[in-house]
Parts: sequence; C-alpha cells; structure tokens
Amino acid sequence: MESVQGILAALVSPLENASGIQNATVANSTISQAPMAIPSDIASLITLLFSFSALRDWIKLIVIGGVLETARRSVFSVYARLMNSFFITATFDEDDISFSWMMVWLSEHPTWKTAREVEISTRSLGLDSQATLLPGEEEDVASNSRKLGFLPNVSNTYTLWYKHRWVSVRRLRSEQGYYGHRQETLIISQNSWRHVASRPKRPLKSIVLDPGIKDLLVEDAKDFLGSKPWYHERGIPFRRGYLLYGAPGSGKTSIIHSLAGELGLDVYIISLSRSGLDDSALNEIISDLPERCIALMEDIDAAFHHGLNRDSEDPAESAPGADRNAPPKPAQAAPTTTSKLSLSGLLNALDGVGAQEGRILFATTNKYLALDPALSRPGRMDIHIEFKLASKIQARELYRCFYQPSEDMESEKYDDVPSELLDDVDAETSSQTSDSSDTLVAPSPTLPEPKNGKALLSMMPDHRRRAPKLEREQIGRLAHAFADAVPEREFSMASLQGYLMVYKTRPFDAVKDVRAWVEKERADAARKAKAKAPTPSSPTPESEPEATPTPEAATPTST
Ligand SMILES: Nc1ncnc2c1ncn2[C@@H]1O[C@H](COP(=O)(O)OP(=O)(O)OP(=O)(O)O)[C@@H](O)[C@H]1O
Repeated sequence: MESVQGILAALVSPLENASGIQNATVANSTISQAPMAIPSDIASLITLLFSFSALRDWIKLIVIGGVLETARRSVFSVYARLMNSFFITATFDEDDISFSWMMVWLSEHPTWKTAREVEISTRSLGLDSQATLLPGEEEDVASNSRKLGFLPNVSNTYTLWYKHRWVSVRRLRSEQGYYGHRQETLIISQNSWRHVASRPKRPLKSIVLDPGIKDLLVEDAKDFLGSKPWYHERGIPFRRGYLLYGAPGSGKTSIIHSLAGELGLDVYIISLSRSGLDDSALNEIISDLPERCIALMEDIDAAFHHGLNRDSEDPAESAPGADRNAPPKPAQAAPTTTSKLSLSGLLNALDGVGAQEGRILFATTNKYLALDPALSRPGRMDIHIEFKLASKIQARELYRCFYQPSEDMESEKYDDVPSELLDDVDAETSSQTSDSSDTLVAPSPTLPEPKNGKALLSMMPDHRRRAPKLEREQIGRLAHAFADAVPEREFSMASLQGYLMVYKTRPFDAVKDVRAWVEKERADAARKAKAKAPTPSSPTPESEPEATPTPEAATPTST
C-alpha cells in the first residue's frame, strides 16, 4: 500500500510543479478536491489517470498519428506493388562476378557524363573495361597510365534510358559493426569468393612441357569430368586432385590456367598462407565452391612452413629419387608458422561434406618432400607430376614459340639475314656434334652489367619493333642452335623466357648471345652460393647429396 502511495506521489508532484494551466487543472481535479483520498485498487487508479485532461489529448494524438502512419504505409505498399507489377528488379551482390559485369556496363553508360552526382573510380573491376574517359583523358590512353570511370554514387537512385525503357539504378553500401565498416570489406573478411580478374585463355601450345605431360593432364581431366555416373555407382567421391611439384618457374601455374581455359572452368585460388585463415574459414570457402570448377592451392606447403623461404630448399627435396622417409632437416623440424590453419583442418576441408562434387583440385609446391603424406595420398591428390628445370627440348620449343609468326600477325620480311650465322647453324645441325667448345656462334657479351640507365635500357625489349619474318625452317635451325647452347636441366623455363624477352625482335642475336648469358648466369649463381655458404666457424649442417638431374622427361606419377 505504501508503494502505491509512493507511485501516486511521484505522479502528482510533477503535475503540481508544472505550468499555471496545469496547476489550475489539478486544482479542479478530484485529486485537488481530495488530496488525501488514495485509490485502493487498479480500477480507481485508471479512472484517476483518465481524469487528466492532458492524458486525453495525448491519446487523441496517438490515435491520429497511428491512423496517419497506417495510411502512409498503405499508400507506399500500394505504390510498391504497382511499381513491382511494371518493373523487374534484379539484385547483384558484390561478391558475385555479375556485380563486376554490371559495374563495367554502368561505367560505360553515357548517363554519368551529365549526372550531377557521380562516383569517380579508377577501379578496373577485374574486367577489361573501357571506362568512360574524362575530357582530355584520350591523350593519356597510349601510355595507359590512368583511366577514370564514372559510376553511380552510393545510395542515390538513378534513372537510365536503356533500349526504350527506363531503368532505375541504386547502389547500396551497408555499414556494419561498431566502426561502421562497409559491407564489401566485411564480406571479404568473411572469406567469401571475390572475382579478381578475367584473363584471356592461354593457348595450351604456348606452354612447353616435357612430352606427355600436357596430354596426360588434359585427357585425365576431361575423362574425370565425363565420368560422374561411374563415380556415383561405385560410391567414390566425385573429386580429382592433382599435385604439381618441382622447380620454380617451370610452368605449374601456367598449365593450370591454360587447362582451365581448355575445359571451360573457372579457377578459384585458395591462398593458404593468408593471415587469419583458420580451419573453419577454410571449410567455409571450400563449401562455397561451385560444382564444376578448378580449385587452386598454390604453394600448399606455405601454410605450414612460413619459416622456410624458397631459397632454403635443398634441390634434393624435389628430386624424384630423394628419400621421403629421411628425417626432416632442422628448418623443417621447427617451422615458425603463424598460420591458424592446422593440417587436420586442411584435410577435413578437402574431404568434408562441403568439398564440392565435381571439383578439380590443383595444388602446387616447390617442397614436395615437406608435404605430409596424408595430404598427398590418393583420394586427395590422385596424380603427382614433377616439373623440372628446362630440358633442351623445352628450350628449343620455347624459342620456336617465341619467333613463330602467328598466321594473322603482320610481320616484316627480314631481308637482312646475317647469312654467316645461318651457315654456322646449318653446319652445326648437320655435323650433330655436341662439342660446345666448337663455337657455333661467337659469344659476344651484349648483356652488359647494368651500370647505368642506358645500359639497362639497351637490355629492355622494344615492344614497338616487329620481329623479322622468318621461314619455318630458319626458325627450326635457330631453335636447334639455341637449345644446343642451353645446358640440360640447369635453367628454369621462366628464366629462359626472361632471356628471350630481351631479344623479342632479335632472334639471331638471341642465339648469338645465349652462351655468354649462360656463363654469366652460372657466374652469378656461384657468387650467390659463395655468399650464402656458412663460414668455417659456424656449424655445418649435414651435407645432402646433390640432386642428380635425371635425363628423362618429367615423370607424371599416377597414384
Ligand atoms: N613450361 C613453360 N612453357 C612456357 N612458359 C613457361 C613455362 N614455364 C614457365 N613459363 C613462363 O614462366 C613464367 C612463370 O611460370 P609459372 O608461374 O607457371 O611457374 P611456376 O612453376 O608456377 O612457378 P612457381 O613455382 O614459382 O609458382 C610464366 O610467365 C610462364 O609464361
């Protein structure tokens, strides 16, 4: 009872202290007539409250407001229904590639040139967009230094006239979290897939591998994609894994992208060394993979061996004959990893229910022996293929690829063929001698030490010049001469490609200078090795036998 009195006192006292009008009202109310009469039940309390004239006004206001709000909502809902019956609405999520397509399309629409509020963007949107150019920007196109595009501003609604129809465009960016992070940022951090780039299909023939490797990969992948019923009938998970290992710059990544183009599949790159990637996040992104795709895990060892850099690898590790059961070397025994990803997390992600049916997994590594056998076992990595340093055959075919005139490419006829060079090449190929001291082409040091800017410039390929047009037989002879000067399994294809790039339009010089280049590369490698060699005082790790380069072609190992 005392508490009811307290409540009433609290209700009454502000009214008593209010304006004069209120005071007058209160003075005429039942309370003022009987200030000491305390109601004893709820009914009398409600009667008491309704006796305030101000309360009656509030209630009127609430009712009127409610009616108005209901009317407003009804009008909007009718309007929305009406609009929906005339308009078709499509929503594009930023984490879907169609979002990028739409943005490229919008950036090219003329509406933005006259719009009063636009977003200026230099984003390529991962596609080859011809973004709208600003006045004066045309002159900049040759250098391709900058492309500005107009895009619809966030939160504004625009109306475009497109193919005899009005199109309404609205970009929304929601803010999330305490610090108002934009949604895009948040989605990326939630490990959803993001379209990074579209690249033109690389022809398979531009990748030069040892005989049999390309055919094996293409045939096996095609056969896999066409055998879904076979897998289902036998209860085998419909997945295929390929492990490509070996020397850096030998074409592992290139063949995967090219194969994807050949099979018409998208490549989903999973970066295991990304900071913050943990078991559950990996599981999530793997379950988000579409049904038919290529998932690519590059440097699969990196997630567990951050402490090792590539240079620290002993080449013996990648050698096919190396002992996989040998005890790990000190650097491997104590990996200084900061990854939150565990091996069991990775294995679960690869095998789990989320691991999509029909997906092809490619993993690459330069440290084959550092991989846990559980990771590379059949069922996870069904086919293991070693990529070695360039063979003479590869060097020859790479040269041929470089200077082979493409059918539709306009090339200048090279009239000024140094005949003595071709004579030498002829002599060499006909004599079939392997004696490299018999200098087929005099090594001339045309690759100067880059002492100054001019020297460096002279080493750069001139992309504006055209390569001379050579006959196929000419190219064949030059390619033989080039390959003869390149030692077997000593240089990567990437470094040979780098060398030929310097001679992009000078096929004769490329042959003439290659021996000098080989000597220079060897000298550089020896200098680096000497610099890295442990001093006599420091403890010498137990020496590993040198990996013997095997003469045969890279061996695809089906497991
Ligand atoms: N076998 C090859 N045929 C043609 N080009 C090659 C070959 N190998 C490498 N290249 C060229 O060298 C570059 C690097 O190749 P790629 O990235 O495929 O090598 P990788 O083996 O994946 O190297 P890493 O192990 O360092 O990732 C590419 O530009 C590619 O064109």
